[in-house]
Amino acid sequence: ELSPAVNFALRISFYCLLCVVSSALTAPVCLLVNGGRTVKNMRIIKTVVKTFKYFFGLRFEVKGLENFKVEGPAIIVSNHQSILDMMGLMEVLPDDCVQVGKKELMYTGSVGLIIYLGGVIFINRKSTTSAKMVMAEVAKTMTTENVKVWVYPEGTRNCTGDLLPFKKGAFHLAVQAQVPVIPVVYSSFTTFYNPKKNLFTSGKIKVEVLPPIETKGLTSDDVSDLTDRCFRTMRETLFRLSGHPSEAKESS
Ligand SMILES: CCCCCCCC/C=C\CCCCCCCC(=O)SCCNC(=O)CCNC(=O)[C@H](O)C(C)(C)COP(=O)(O)OP(=O)(O)OC[C@H]1O[C@@H](n2cnc3c(N)ncnc32)[C@H](O)[C@@H]1OP(=O)(O)O
Ligand SMILES: CCCCCCCC/C=C\CCCCCCCC(=O)OC[C@@H](O)COP(=O)(O)O
Repeated sequence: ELSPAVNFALRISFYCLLCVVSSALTAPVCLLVNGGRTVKNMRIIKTVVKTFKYFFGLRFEVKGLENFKVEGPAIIVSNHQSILDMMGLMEVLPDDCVQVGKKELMYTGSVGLIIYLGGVIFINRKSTTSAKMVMAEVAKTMTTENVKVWVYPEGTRNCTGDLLPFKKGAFHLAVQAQVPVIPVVYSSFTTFYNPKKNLFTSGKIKVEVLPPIETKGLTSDDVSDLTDRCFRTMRETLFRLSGHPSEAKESS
């Protein structure tokens, strides 16, 4: 019998190795098929990543995929619990959708390369001014290039079973581009994944794509309200999907 700590470390190491090796093998395919950095590579990356769940005994139960079928661009916002989220992301990712990621991800070797090739938009979280500039540029290009943008509005991983307060960048982006916000909620991983307790077993993840929230006619004055509304809807959904009262819910 391996100790829980060793078992956990092995499983996480295996996940990272899988990512590194698959990226190294997939990057040349992306280059050969699509020639360089483009959102079209996401289809290839998605196909590869969707096989990962079988190695870890993870199952996804997805509802509401029809809510992605809006005409034209949209901002997709979802909760962010762990590095394992890449599996859940690829499970539902619609075509022509890029993600916003921290620029540090560029320096993860082959994983950084595959993320770059997939068209991920890199922001410097330590500089609000430069992050805002990058996102304003994205607001312009998403309409001309007809792409959706996936943002984790918590801005960092959070595996507590609750949501962190939302950053406003995603909602400014939606209002600037006058495109709908589509919330996606993943049930809490806490029953099968908890790094603090060295827990990483098989498990089921419920995913719900919620109806789009329109932003037509909203201005920058409405961004705070839009953010709050989205936060409340997603938090309710998170608790409903996770099927157990979170600590934060009990204490508030
Ligand atoms: C083949 C095998 C492959 C295997 C390997 C797998 C490969 C998979 C491939 C591909 C998947 C790739 C997956 C990538 C995943 C990456 C995940 C991450 O990295 S998550 C971290 C980074 N993401 C974010 O942080 C976004 C969310 N953040 C924001 O949007 C923030 O708002 C940000 C950075 C823009 C600013 O953050 P602030 O910390 O300064 O906080 P604030 O409160 O939001 O803003 C400060 C003030 O600025 C205003 N503001 C913000 N944005 C604005 C804007 N655009 N225009 C005007 N004002 C704005 C706000 O209203 C606020 O002002 P007032 O408090 O309201 O007065
Ligand atoms: C040759 C160089 C070798 C470098 C080795 C790097 C190994 C990296 C291996 C696997 C990483 C797989 C996960 C892929 C994507 C993870 C995206 C992610 O979840 O990033 C975290 C970020 O959202 C939030 O950051 P923080 O919670 O603020 O921190």
